[in-house]
Amino acid sequence: MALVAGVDSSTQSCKVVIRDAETGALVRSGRASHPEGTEVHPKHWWTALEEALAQAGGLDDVAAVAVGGQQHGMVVLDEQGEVIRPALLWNDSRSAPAARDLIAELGDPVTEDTPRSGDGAAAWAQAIGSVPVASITVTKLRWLRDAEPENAARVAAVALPHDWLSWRLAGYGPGSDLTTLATDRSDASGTGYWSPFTEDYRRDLLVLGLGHDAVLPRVVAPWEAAHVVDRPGGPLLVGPGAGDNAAAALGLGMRSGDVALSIGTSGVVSAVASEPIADPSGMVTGFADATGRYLPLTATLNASRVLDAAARMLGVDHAGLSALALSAPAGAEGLVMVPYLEGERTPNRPEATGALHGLRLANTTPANLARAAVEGMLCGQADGLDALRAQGVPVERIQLIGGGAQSEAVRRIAPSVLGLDVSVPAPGEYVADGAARQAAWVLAARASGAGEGSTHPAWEATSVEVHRSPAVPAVREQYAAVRELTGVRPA
Ligand SMILES: Nc1ncnc2c1ncn2[C@@H]1O[C@H](COP(=O)(O)OP(=O)(O)O)[C@@H](O)[C@H]1O
Ligand SMILES: O=C(CO)[C@@H](O)[C@H](O)COP(=O)(O)O
Repeated sequence: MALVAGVDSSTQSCKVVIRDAETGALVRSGRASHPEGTEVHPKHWWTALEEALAQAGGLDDVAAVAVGGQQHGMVVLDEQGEVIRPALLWNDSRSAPAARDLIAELGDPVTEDTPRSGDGAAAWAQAIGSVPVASITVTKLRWLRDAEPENAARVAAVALPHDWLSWRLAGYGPGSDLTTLATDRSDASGTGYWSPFTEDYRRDLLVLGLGHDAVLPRVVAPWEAAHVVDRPGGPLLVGPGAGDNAAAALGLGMRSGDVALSIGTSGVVSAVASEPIADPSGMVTGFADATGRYLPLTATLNASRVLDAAARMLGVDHAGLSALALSAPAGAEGLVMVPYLEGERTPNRPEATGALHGLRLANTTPANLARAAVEGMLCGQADGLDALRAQGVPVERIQLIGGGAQSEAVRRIAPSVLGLDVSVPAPGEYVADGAARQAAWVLAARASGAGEGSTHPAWEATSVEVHRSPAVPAVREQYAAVRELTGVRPA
C-alpha cells in the first residue's frame, strides 16, 4: 500500500493527513498551531509542519507529499535563500494604499504613443484576472519597496507560503540555488504577476511592484513532481502544491455548478470554471485551480473570527454561541452586524470597522447579538455568491467547509440567508485532503508515465448532510440597508 501525505498550512494552523494513495482511506493525521498576527516569520510555519508531521508518524513510509497553503503571503528571500523579514499575510491590510497606487499606475498612459485605457482596474483584470487589493502579493512587494527600501533591494527571490514549505520539505534552504523553487498555477495566480490568460509570469508587473526583477518559483504542471528527494528506501516526490482554496476544490472533487463556501479565517466562495474570469469590479478574483481549470472566488477578511469575537463578547464558547443564535428569530429582531472587524477585502474596504445597527431596548439580548453575528457574517458570503453569479458562474450546489462549518448555527442559518440548500461534507480537512490527492496524482502520473493525459485519482466521495430551510430575504435586505454605514479605523 503506497501512502501519500497532504498538508494544509493555513492561517491559524498546520494540518497533515496521510492517506492510502489507491483508496484515499485516512491512515494517520496531525495538527499544530501557527502564531497569531498578520505578519509571521515562515520559520514558525516550518516548526508547525514538523510538529504536525511528527504527530502524523512522519514521512519515512510516504511516497509523495504535497502542500496546500494560505494564499498570497509575501516570502522574500535574499541571494543566500535566507528569509529577509517576516511574511506579510493575505489578511495584512497595510498595503492597501500600495494597491491603490498600482491600480492607478496601470491605468496611466505610458507615453503618447502607447495610451492605456485610463481604467487601471480593468487593465489589471485583463492582465492577471484580478484587481489588486491589499491581500495580493504584488501590493505587499510595493509596500516593501516604499516602506523598507533596504529590504526590498535585498530581495533575490519571492515565494509564497506553500512553495517555500515545499522547498524546505525537499531539503532546500539557505545556501540552495534559488532556481530550485517551484510552485503551481493556482497559487501563482494569486500573486498579481501571473496571468491565467497566458499561463505565464508578468515580470513587468513584478517589477512595477518590487522595483526590480527577482527569481520566481518555476510553475510546474498539476501532475508533475516539483521536487524529487532521494532517500535510501525510495524517492519522496514533492507535488506542486496549491493555494488552499484550490486544494479544497480538489479535495471536494468539485465540478461545474459546485460552489464551496469556506468559513475559516477568510470567508471564501469559490467555483471551478473552464474559462478564466476577469471582473473589473474587483469583487471576483480570476484565479486558476489545481487541475488545469480556473477558480473564480470571493474572499472576505471576516469569517470564523467574527464568531470567535461574538463568543468572546458574550462570554460563551462556540456551542454556547450557536445555541444562543438558534434561539433568536431570523433577523435578530432588527439587530444587524456589519462584520468588518478586520477592515474588509470583498468589498474592498480595508479601512472600515464593523458596526452594530438597529439597537433598541427591546432587542438587546445575547441571543439577538449572537444571531446578528452569524447572519452578518453569512450576508457577506451571500454577497460573494451574488458576485460569482454576476460573472456567469453557475451555482447549483453549495458545500460548506472550514472551521466555521462546525457551528450548528452556521449550518442551519446558512440556507435561509443564501436562499439555497447547503451541503455539509463529513467533518474533515479538505485542503489537506486535496493536497494528498494531488500527491497521489503525481505518484500515479510518474509510475505510468502518463503526464498530461493523467487525471487525479477517483477517491470515494465523503458522506454529505444536506441542510434546508426557506429563504428569509428580509435578513439580507436589512443588512444591505446598513452595509455602507461603518466606521473608519483610527490611523
Ligand atoms: N464549533 C465551532 N463554531 C464556530 N467556529 C469554530 C468552531 N470550531 C472552530 N471554529 C473556528 O474555526 C477557525 C479555524 O478554522 P480553519 O478553517 O482551520 O481556519 P484557517 O484555515 O483560516 O486556519 C477558528 O477561528 C475557530 O475558532
Ligand atoms: O486570501 C485568501 C484567498 O484569496 C484566503 O483564502 C487565504 O488563502 C487564507 O485562507 P484560510 O487560512 O482562511 O483558509
